[in-house]
Amino acid sequence: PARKSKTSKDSSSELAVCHMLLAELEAHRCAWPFLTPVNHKAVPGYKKVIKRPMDFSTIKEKLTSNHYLNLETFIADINLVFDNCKKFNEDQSEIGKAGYNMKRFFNKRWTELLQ
Ligand SMILES: Oc1ccc2c(c1)N[C@H](O)CC2
Repeated sequence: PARKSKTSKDSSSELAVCHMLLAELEAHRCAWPFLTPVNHKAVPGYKKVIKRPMDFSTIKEKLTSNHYLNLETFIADINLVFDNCKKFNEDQSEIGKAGYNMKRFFNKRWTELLQ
């Protein structure tokens, strides 16, 4: 069967799910390293190593200003937060462990809500 083109209803409910998902991420006990942009002036090496910084407050701003064209671009920014974390932090560091926990939580929730 031909793939149905997405209706505006589908994308507005997807948008509501993105807001809900982001709120759950921000409320998670392990969210603290990811809530606001890293101050790259205060963290040696961060600006050079992390080419595309991303954090939950920036994602919320982009979501509320209709920057995301579709679900995939929203999920890509969420995963960028965790990929940056994995790149910059040791796996067993506090922040490295927080990133791993948040990634597992996000993958579980978006598949429950959107697949
Ligand atoms: O020791 C530190 C100090 C600052 C940061 C990190 C580790 N990791 C974060 O990913 C970026 C900010």
